[in-house]
Amino acid sequence: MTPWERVRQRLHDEIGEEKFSSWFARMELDGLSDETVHLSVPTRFLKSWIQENYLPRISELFAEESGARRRVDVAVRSAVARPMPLKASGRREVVSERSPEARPTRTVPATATVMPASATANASVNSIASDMSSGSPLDPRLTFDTFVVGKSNSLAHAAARQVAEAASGANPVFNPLYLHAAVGLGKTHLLQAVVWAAGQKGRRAIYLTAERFMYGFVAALKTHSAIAFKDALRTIDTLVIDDLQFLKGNNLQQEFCHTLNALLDGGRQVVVAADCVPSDLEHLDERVRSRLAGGLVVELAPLEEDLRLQILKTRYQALAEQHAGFTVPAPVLEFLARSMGQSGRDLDGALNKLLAFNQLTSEPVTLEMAENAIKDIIRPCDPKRVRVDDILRIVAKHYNVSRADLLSQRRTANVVKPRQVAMFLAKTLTLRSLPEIGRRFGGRDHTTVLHAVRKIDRLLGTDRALADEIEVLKRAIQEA
Ligand SMILES: Nc1ncnc2c1ncn2[C@@H]1O[C@H](COP(=O)(O)OP(=O)(O)OP(=O)(O)O)[C@@H](O)[C@H]1O
Repeated sequence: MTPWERVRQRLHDEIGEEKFSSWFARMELDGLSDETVHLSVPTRFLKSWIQENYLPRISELFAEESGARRRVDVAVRSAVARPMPLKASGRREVVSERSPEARPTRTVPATATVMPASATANASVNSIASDMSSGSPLDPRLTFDTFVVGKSNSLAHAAARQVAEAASGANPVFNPLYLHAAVGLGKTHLLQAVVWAAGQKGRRAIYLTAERFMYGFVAALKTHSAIAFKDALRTIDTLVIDDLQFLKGNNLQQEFCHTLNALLDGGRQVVVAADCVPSDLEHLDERVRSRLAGGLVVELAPLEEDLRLQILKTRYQALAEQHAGFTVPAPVLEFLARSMGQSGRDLDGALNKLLAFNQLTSEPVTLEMAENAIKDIIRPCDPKRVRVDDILRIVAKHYNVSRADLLSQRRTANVVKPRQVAMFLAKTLTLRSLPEIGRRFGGRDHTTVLHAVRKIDRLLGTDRALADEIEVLKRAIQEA
């Protein structure tokens, strides 16, 4: 394990899985110098939360694991400059949030709200919207033009395009449009593309991360402008919400529910992205989940090798335009497409590494150099995201019981064993916590899940037949 992996592991052990997966699962190590550890997270909200609550601890853990004390710098990934063509209009000069030495000046839109000229006169919407949007900047590079389409994302892309290109005032066809995928597969890219394109069609579109929605609402409550806030949200044409899995808290949930209902009932377009299907958003009210599931739900699957290669080629072209002399031969791009994980972020990381090596050492990019440069970031393909629903379905079928049996309170042996096996698989194949699994298994207590997991774990050591059964089930679930 690298020092970074050990730091993550220790953090995980200290704060538990639920907190870790909410706050740290998407924190990445971007670089390490003698003085500084550069970390990045996808949103400002995560950044400020981690800075306020965990910076000293992360720094301590790093010192213990690497033997050297360093400053910890947390950056927001969406603000990281990447080599993509700038297409959008209405920009102003700003600076990315990276450390000063790495700060390229670039152009991004002033706010996350894209509005037609006529709408900019609407002062109340504007002020609330600019308040709201200050935490969710749009990246001008995330447009349909820069989104590469392949097998794994063609349906999501087509649906997003159709939604974005509908004429102002037209009745939405897919409403809400709900996109879900594991990390780095292009959800944010598609959502922001929708906002850009909808704005170009003359629609008032706003992009908010769930955290920004929560922050905006809490801030509005504090300044007694909650009604204006709600009104402003409800007067937009297209509401785009990213990372819905982070929406937590009863009041906020209710507010989101009202906003969603008001927009959908008013024929406004809503587009949402999350890391799971609506039914897995367990902290959300059942009515919200069913409303979200009632439009079009589309998954973005892991990027296939061909698609990875196409993305690498586009990224490389843009990099080569900015850095004269940076040449990556085709076999190296093919090697990267084969060896990197299935997320778009890994591809960016690999090319940036080649560029850094090339610029710092003047060594030309060859296969050998590339192998050496990216050896620490090569990962076997990201494990497939497993769903509790698939586990229930496959285990029930295997043991010839019904899904309802597994969720029921029945205690007959022919149901207890499959239920315990299913709980064990849910714990070992997903990132769900014990209480979450308990809720998915008919509202059971987490201690019941723990008992089942321990029992099956113990039996695996002695019961060969059970071990084989579990292997077969695991394979079937992974392939589901
Ligand atoms: N099909 C694609 N074409 C071009 N770039 C892509 C594509 N898919 C992903 N990417 C790039 O990969 C990176 C990660 O994508 P994005 O941020 O949209 O992922 P995400 O699904 O929102 O992940 P997360 O859940 O972590 O927020 C971005 O730089 C994005 O531009």
